[in-house]
Amino acid sequence: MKISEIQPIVLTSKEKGAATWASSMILVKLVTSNGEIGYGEAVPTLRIISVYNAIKQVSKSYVGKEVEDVEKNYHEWYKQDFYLGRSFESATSVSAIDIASWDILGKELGAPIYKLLGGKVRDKVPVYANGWYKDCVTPLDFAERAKEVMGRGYKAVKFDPFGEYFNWIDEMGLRESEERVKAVREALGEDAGILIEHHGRFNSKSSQLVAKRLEKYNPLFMEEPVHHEDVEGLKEYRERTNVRVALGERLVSLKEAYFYISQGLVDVLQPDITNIGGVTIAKKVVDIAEARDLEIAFHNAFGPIQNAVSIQVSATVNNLLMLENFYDWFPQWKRDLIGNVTPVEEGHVRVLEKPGIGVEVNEKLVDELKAEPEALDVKEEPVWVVGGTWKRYLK
Ligand SMILES: O=C(O)[C@H](O)[C@@H](O)[C@H](O)[C@H](O)CO
Ligand SMILES: [Mg+2]
Repeated sequence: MKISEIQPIVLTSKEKGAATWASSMILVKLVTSNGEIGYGEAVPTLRIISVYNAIKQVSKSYVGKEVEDVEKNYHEWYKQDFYLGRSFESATSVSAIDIASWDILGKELGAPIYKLLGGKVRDKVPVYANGWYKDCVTPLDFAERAKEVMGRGYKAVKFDPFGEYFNWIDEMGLRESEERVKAVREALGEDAGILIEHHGRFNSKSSQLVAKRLEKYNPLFMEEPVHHEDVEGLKEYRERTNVRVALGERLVSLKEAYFYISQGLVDVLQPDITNIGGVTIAKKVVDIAEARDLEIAFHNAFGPIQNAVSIQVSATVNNLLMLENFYDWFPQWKRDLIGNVTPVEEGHVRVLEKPGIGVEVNEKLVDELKAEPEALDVKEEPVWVVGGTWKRYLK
């Protein structure tokens, strides 16, 4: 069936999420000539306006094409764009449209996406919690909140314990982050998964110091320990530390992912289906990672459509570690948007059996929350941290 229309829709509400970037969402609605509707989602962060506009541009390549030709359509845009491998905006646009295309493909065939990808290897996808530590500053704040999270049945938590340190870290910063991690480990016990998020904020020397201080708390992995583009720094980090490295949320193509996999720069790969190239490219990345015995933990930090498609794909991934999950810390409207059909139960999410990505979008709510794309304010606390954590507690 031919694609007749692609619409980017910005949703926002006064109710904020655990982080500024989580307070808006970019939905992509795809309509075919027989009136079938599919949904995708693109990455918001500080680029709402540019992503919104990029979707309009990428749509010019997709409208009029057969929606089922996901492979061909992706590669047509790859050929046309020239900058796709270097443009996050282009990558997230083509990814969102690809997800919406798979949603329609599933609906046409009456099958959830997992069935079109080789079937599921699990009925419930294990998830870890992120977004749970809003306003946590002291070690006690983190420990108490982490205990509440585990009380809900989660088996693993991710958090960024580095407060306002950026690029480099001094003794006080090392002590602060160590105390926070130590408090969480002591509160949760030895079996809990502790995932340390660095948000790519450090130079290599500083993140090596961090690794030496934190490895005794047995983190499951260290995420983005160095600045994203600092490949040399990452190599040095790999040579000089013994911790497991996770990364992948900023990868925008198959070949970029292949580089990190083939160079042995990562242990746990975190592709994001909303910017790696949709379902079409995510599946290839996962297969290459499996060949190198890497584990997969899809990055999943934005909205309920990303979450729904990530659950579908995760169901099929043999080498899955866990799926990231913000669901319990979404603003309520994000859960309402899909009728709250993907709750987390005992640290798992059930794989949905409905066709496509498995969820129905509440169109009435979409109309209510629809907004013009607007530039976000830039404040002292960067948008990529969980709100209220860009602080020190030692003076
Ligand atoms: O691993 C993660 O979930 C991410 O690093 C988030 O914490 C980011 O802040 C967000 O994706 C901003 O783009
Ligand atoms: Mg991250």
